[in-house]
Amino acid sequence: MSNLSASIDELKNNGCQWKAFTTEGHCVVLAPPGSGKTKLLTTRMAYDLANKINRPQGAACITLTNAAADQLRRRMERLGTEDRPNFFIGTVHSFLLRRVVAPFAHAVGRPELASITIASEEESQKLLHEAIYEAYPSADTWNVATTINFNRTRMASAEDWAKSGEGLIEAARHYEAKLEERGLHDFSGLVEIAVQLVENHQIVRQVLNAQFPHLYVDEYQDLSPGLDRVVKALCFDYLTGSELFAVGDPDQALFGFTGTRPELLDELAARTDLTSVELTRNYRSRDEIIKRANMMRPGRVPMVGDKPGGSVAGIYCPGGLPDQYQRVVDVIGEAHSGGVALHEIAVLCPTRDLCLEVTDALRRAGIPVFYRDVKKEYRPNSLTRFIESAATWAATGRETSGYRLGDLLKQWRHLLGPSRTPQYDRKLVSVLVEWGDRADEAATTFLDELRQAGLGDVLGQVALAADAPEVRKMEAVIRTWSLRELTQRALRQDRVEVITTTSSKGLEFDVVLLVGADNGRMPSHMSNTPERRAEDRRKFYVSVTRARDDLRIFYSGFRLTRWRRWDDGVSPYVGEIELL
Ligand SMILES: Nc1ncnc2c1ncn2[C@@H]1O[C@H](COP(=O)(O)OP(=O)(O)OP(=O)(O)O)[C@@H](O)[C@H]1O
Repeated sequence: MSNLSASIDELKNNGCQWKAFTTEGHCVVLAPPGSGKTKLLTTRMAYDLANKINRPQGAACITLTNAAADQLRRRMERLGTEDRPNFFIGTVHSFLLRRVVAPFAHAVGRPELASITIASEEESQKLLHEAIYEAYPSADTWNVATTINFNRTRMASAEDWAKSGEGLIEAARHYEAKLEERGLHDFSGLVEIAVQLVENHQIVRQVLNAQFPHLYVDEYQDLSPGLDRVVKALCFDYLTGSELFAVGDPDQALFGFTGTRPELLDELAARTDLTSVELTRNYRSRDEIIKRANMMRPGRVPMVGDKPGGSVAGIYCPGGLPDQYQRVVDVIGEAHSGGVALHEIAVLCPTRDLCLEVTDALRRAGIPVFYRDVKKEYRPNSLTRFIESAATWAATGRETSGYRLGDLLKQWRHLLGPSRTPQYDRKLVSVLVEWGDRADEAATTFLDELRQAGLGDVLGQVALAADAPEVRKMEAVIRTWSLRELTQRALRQDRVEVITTTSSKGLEFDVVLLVGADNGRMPSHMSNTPERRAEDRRKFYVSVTRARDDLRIFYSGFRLTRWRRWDDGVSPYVGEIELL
């Protein structure tokens, strides 16, 4: 039996999943953690591509982060989906750049958009802070920058901007002028252009509908209002209209503070021209964990589990954070000697600072640990992940790496886009095979050889303009590493993972240790609006639902800052799940 048939059979055993799988027309699935929304989305897409969508037509599947896109791609590969020119899986921003803005620039009389350059995050933040300083020298730049970013992501109306004050509007104008002077756009600017193109030009919608008669959207709750408008323009045009299959969970929305509107998903589900399905079975966690998670979802249909047992405990650490870290070390030791693999244990922290501290404490205790500090390191994206996967395959081969050569070649062709030829495949394979005996040589030499094999052409593509700067960062980070070291980092085997609560979304581990569950950290003392506190509460909920078997929550009831001790008690969410 093929993987696709086996996956379809599993969906048949779950009435709600089956309803969503067999729905004709638009469908939106509200799905709590671990309820199989990714499985449903990928199985449905693989089935549609194999049975309903005839070439040259295809499908587009969009999600928010590179990590999620990567996971979707891998799952599609496992389901045996063949690549085809009109089949897109990737982030929303890359979809807009590669499939909406660049190809239609000439057709809509805006040739300057054919090769737009996206500013790196560092570059756009630097320009924004300069603009604020020029327009608003006495302001608290952090708050002003946050508000400008928020308004731009939200595509705020003139009245909303007016509420923020003249100085802030001036700073935003300066910022946009700076981008323009340098021929750059940021992501909000890209979304705004895409909204104009799809809303104002029927030809754009018609061509996109012809190429992608089916649109699959993952993590709908985190779409910004502009992205929501793009999706609606493509799917709910009465003349054309791609069929929408969207999944998401309003309770896992974590980016409202950036200007997204989690309620857009509930609004979408309430439309009468689509079928809305709510999933309730959680396949990930044991019953005890599901019971606690349900306590944070009043008013929703409770999740039900299919695995008894599990354990949830609050651990009081009167000595503050150092005490919490020590207890974390002890618990990891117990779990590991009880048979849990280190990479099945995760330590979740509310901030980067706590991640750094706990990483340090674990290292001092001799526990192998993986923490990706995105401030100092490169970010995972389609290019850096491909390089890591290629390095891993080359150095360790199929068995250990977990990658198949065929999957790497698919990723390679996807990156090369229209310029792919069999010659590029041959060059990649020869680099990979040759490096089987060179794992102790410099990782940067491997990267150079990949460049010569075709990666250089990939990096020059407009469509990957936003991802390419991370490769330069990667090169700087791995300068002193051997290929083997890069591989060990990419494999993450036999290491405890330390991760922020925000980045833990979409991941799952046997044992989850949540540190810093103190008031002022969860919610953060910086969260000064009800919306921000609601978001912090959702981060706690997301963290709880990452655990399969065992969840431990560490708290002290106070916080120490450089200046004083804050006796603000334990996080209210610990009480909400009845651990206090
Ligand atoms: N009908 C089913 N039968 C058996 N296993 C299933 C079924 N549906 C989902 N699963 C399994 O449940 C686990 C969670 O599924 P999946 O990753 O798709 O959940 P999710 O809803 O995307 O989770 P999250 O939102 O927390 O990331 C996976 O191991 C998946 O294979």
